[in-house]
Amino acid sequence: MRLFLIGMPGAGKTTLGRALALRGGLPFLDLDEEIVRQEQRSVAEIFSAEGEAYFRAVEARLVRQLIEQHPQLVLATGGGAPCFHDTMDALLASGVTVWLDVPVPELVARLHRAAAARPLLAALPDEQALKQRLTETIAARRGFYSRAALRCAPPACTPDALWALVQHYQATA
Ligand SMILES: Nc1ncnc2c1ncn2[C@@H]1O[C@H](COP(=O)(O)OP(=O)(O)OP(=O)(O)O)[C@@H](O)[C@H]1O
Ligand SMILES: O=C(O)C1=C[C@@H](O)[C@@H](O)[C@H](O)C1
Ligand SMILES: [Mg+2]
Repeated sequence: MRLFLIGMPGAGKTTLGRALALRGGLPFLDLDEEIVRQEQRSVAEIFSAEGEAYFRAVEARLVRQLIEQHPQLVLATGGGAPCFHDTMDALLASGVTVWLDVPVPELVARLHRAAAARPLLAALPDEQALKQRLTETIAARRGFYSRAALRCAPPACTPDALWALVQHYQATA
């Protein structure tokens, strides 16, 4: 089985993805980490040196490579990955997609300290600006994220609960 976690920065894709992979005995990969490994530089460095379009092209190519290479996989995607280059179609066609739908105030609380390392959230003056940026970004992405087969929102979205949801989905799909 391939399991794809999608959602906004701070939604918990990496954290929950690792826990789910352990729970299910599946390999875990993080798309951002794979990009960093391939490019030998951080996401922030790629954005500032090459621009977003370059990052999106690398991201779209790599996600398809990882799908081909791994029939068994939990993949934490990048926050924007499903929204460019028809990648949501590729994910839907090759595994179980889960949208971690975390409300903006919870995202703000989680990201407040970590925003500087995230290029699209860096350089925002205050919490209000972060909140506004996240609200606008979700509005632009909802049409992609909402195509996921499963949706999971806190506080119900624990590793055990999500694993049970995936098992049920597979048994009935
Ligand atoms: N269920 C949760 N409850 C509270 N905090 C959480 C939860 N899941 C993750 N976090 C915290 O929120 C922050 C973001 O989590 P994580 O890095 O897993 O998100 P992400 O979706 O992978 O983000 P990105 O798209 O930036 O990679 C981390 O500090 C993490 O510890
Ligand atoms: O939401 C986004 O567009 C991004 C999220 C991160 O996972 C990284 O992929 C990058 O910072 C872009
Ligand atoms: Mg992550």
